[in-house]
Amino acid sequence: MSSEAPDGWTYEDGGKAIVRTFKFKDFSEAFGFLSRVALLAEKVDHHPEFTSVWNRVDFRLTSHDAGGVTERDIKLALKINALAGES
Ligand SMILES: C[C@H](O)[C@H](O)[C@H]1CNC2=NC(N)=NC(=O)C2=N1
Repeated sequence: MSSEAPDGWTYEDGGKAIVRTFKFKDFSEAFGFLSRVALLAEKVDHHPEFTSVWNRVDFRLTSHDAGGVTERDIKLALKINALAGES
């Protein structure tokens, strides 16, 4: 059984990943946010899967080596929330 996901994130694939969608005013805001997440991902050497359509960014976090969600995914999700202006 998976533990509770960070605010706004939900488990999918039977607990193998956590996902969250962020929406912004426009493409520029969405892409700026995505760029900040990319720099953060490089810094912590943990990289989200993502898709983006105009003002929307969808993230999926999983640890490939572990084949599921680990502490690294939970920590990155919390940092992404913080970048989005959440505590
Ligand atoms: C060697 C390096 O730590 C690994 O390849 C990292 C890189 N980024 C990663 N990102 C994610 N999301 N999952 C991983 O398992 C992962 N592994």
